[in-house]
Amino acid sequence: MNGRRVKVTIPATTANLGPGFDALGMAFQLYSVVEMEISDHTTVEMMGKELQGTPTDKNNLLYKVAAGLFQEAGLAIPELAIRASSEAPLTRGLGSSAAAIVGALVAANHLAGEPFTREQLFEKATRLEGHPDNAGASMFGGIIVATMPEVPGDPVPYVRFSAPAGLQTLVVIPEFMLSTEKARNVLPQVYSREDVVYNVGHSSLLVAALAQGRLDLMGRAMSDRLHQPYRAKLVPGLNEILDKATENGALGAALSGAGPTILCFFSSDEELEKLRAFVDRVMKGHDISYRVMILQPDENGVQVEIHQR
Ligand SMILES: Nc1ncnc2c1ncn2[C@@H]1O[C@H](COP(=O)(O)OP(=O)(O)OP(=O)(O)O)[C@@H](O)[C@H]1O
Ligand SMILES: N[C@@H](CCO)C(=O)O
Repeated sequence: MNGRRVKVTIPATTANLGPGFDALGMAFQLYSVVEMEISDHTTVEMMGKELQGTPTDKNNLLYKVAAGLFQEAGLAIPELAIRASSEAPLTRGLGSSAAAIVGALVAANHLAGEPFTREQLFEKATRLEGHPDNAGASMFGGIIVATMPEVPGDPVPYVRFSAPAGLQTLVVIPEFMLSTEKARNVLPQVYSREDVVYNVGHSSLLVAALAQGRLDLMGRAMSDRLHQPYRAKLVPGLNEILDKATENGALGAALSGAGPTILCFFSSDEELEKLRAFVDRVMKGHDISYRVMILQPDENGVQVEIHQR
C-alpha cells in the first residue's frame, strides 16, 4: 500500500454532434467520480442508482482498465480499492464508458507514479474506446476534434477549443438502454460518395461554426447521413425531433453519441420553453418514458485530487 487515495472527477460527454461521426466530442457539467487506492485485497464499490448492476469484482471495467495500465507500465498489478459514482446514466449516449476508462486510467496512472503523460493516456483511452470523440472530451473538456492515429500507439491528433458562449443543451434521455455495440452494428459497411461528401461538408461547417460562435449555422451544419438515418429505427421519436427541432426553439439537434439520448442546443429561456413542450409531445406520441436535463459545457476535463493517508 502506498498510502495515497486518488479521486478523479470526469465529465460526461456527447459525441458526433450530428455529422462528426467518431470525430467530434463535447464535455458537460455532469460528472462521474472514481476513487482508487492500492489495498491488500481488491474491492469494487459502485455507488448510486446509475451504477447499479455493474460488476463489483475484478470484471469491473474500472479495475480491468487500471490493471491494464500497471501492466503496460511494466509494473506488478496491485490489489485495488475502487469506489465510483455517476451522475450520468449508463448506456444512453452520454459517454459513460469513456468517462470510466478515462477515470480509471488517470487514477491508476497516479498510483503507478505517473509513468504516462496525459497525451499517452488519451491514446490508451482512444484505443480502448475505438474512437477518440468521448474520450477526448472527458479528458480535456470543451469541444474536441480528433481522428484515430494512423499507426496504433501514435499520439492522437486533436484540437480542443471552448464551447461558444451561451450554448446550452437540453438532453432528452429515454428510459431504455442502447449499447454502443448494438447501435454500431446497424451501420452500413459502405457509403455512397454523395453521402460521404455531404458529411465532410456538414462536419467541417459545424466545426467552423462552433469555433466562431456562429450559432445561426448550427441547424444546417448538424445534419448527418452516416449514422443517424440508420440508428433512427432504434430510437423512436428521433426523426421527428431532428426534422422539426429548429422550428421548435432549437439551434440544432442530434443523436447523442450512439443514442438513445437526443440533444438539442438552445440559447434562451424562450427557446427552451418551446423546445420542452415540443419534445414532450413527440416522446409522449411514441409512448416513450424519458427525462430531460439542461447541461452546460464543461471546460476543465478530468480533475484529480490526491489524498495522503
Ligand atoms: N463507472 C463504471 N464502472 C463500470 N463500468 C462502467 C462504468 N461506466 C460505464 N461502464 C460500462 O460501460 C457500458 C456502457 O458503454 P456504452 O459504450 O454502451 O454506452 P455509453 O458509453 O454510456 O454511451 P455512448 O458511448 O453512446 O456515449 C456499461 O454497460 C458498463 O459496462
Ligand atoms: N462515435 C461513437 C460514440 C459512441 O461511443 C458512435 O456514434 O458510435
